[in-house]
Amino acid sequence: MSILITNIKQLLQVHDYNVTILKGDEMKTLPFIENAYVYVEHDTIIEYGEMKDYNHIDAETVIDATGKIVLPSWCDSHTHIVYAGDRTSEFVDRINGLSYADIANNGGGILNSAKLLQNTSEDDLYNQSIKRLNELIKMGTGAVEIKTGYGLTVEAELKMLRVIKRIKQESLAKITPTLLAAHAIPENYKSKKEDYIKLITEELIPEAAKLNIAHYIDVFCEEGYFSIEDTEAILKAGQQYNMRPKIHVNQFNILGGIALGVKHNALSVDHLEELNTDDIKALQGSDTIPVALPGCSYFLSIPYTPARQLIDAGLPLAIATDYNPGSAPSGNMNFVVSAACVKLRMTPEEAINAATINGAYAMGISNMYGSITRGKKANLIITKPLNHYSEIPYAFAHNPVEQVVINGQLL
Ligand SMILES: N=CN[C@@H](CCC(=O)O)C(=O)O
Ligand SMILES: [Zn+2]
Repeated sequence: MSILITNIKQLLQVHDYNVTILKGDEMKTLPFIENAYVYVEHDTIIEYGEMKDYNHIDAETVIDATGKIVLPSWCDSHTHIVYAGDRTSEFVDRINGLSYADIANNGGGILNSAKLLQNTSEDDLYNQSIKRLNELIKMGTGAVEIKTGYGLTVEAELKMLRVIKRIKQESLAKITPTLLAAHAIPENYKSKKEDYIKLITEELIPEAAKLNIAHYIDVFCEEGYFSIEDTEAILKAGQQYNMRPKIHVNQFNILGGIALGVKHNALSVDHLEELNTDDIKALQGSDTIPVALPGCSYFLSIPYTPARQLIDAGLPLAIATDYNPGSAPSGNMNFVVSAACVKLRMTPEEAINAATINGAYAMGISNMYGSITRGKKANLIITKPLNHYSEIPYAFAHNPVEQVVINGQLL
């Protein structure tokens, strides 16, 4: 299987030497080649360059990309796409005046999704989830992190992990699984949270480790959910089984979760709609990448992550969809890239960097994904005819994607 794409108007995110992360001012540059070609064999990027230097290559499939842009597929580093049903009724409740917190306090929210998932068969859950993933692939996403967290019992969390494993085996997309058993406190543990934390640390994490699927451990560190102390206990338990932290922090309140994440060498700290200078200091000099989720801010009408403060402090930033039924029921990375420009005041270069190479870093896969580099995996977006890559975020809510190459296959 080989694919040659010729006459590309702009081939984006080209790095001759492998990059794995872009920080601060580095994010301002998006290297690209005008009038370019790229050649893929099996699942690997083999060659690329300017058309003027192109020497005939005998490829099985040749695509003339005149007027079109080619870039690495989106790397969506934060999703909850394995869920059952939907929460449209809560959406209407919020329009009518209830807050996300009011709904959660009334037993809705995450607990609502957990009830639905517990009563859904493994096959049904797989079918609902793979359908979502296939839609994302068509919209240009080639690598996706998927969290558990709608099981909230040992049995249902393991069911989620098995569904994620099946998706990972059967999809062409690169899947990064994360264990998020500490997503909410189940109804029957409301007055004995310590027991649920024990269940996670002493039963669930060891059982999950046996399945050898999740290499990341997540906690919703937030008022009304898991405190700093709870979070630390769960992260430590995960680390004993080689699960690296990747955590939900600072969505509604600043509890000190960012510094805690850095202390435990978290791969990423996600949300950060609330942020203070101590948080920024904690991130400086660390290997932990902050991840902004503008779709969640949009849908819940909460503040947007102060991306400028983070990038201007020399930090890296990734952007992701947070696709889930409660706070962000959309997995469209094209929208996220646009919202990053419009609402987070990121330039198109910064937003595309945040959604490709830095998104890959936030999943621990940027050595193989996220840029056009010889030897990296062939996950590519071929756009519709566009004048410039800035049109991707500019024409918000349009679909810029015409075709995708995923794991070396043209869809
Ligand atoms: N904040 C925690 N978890 C999800 C929302 C989960 C839900 O409402 O179902 C998030 O990242 O936004
Ligand atoms: Zn989330």
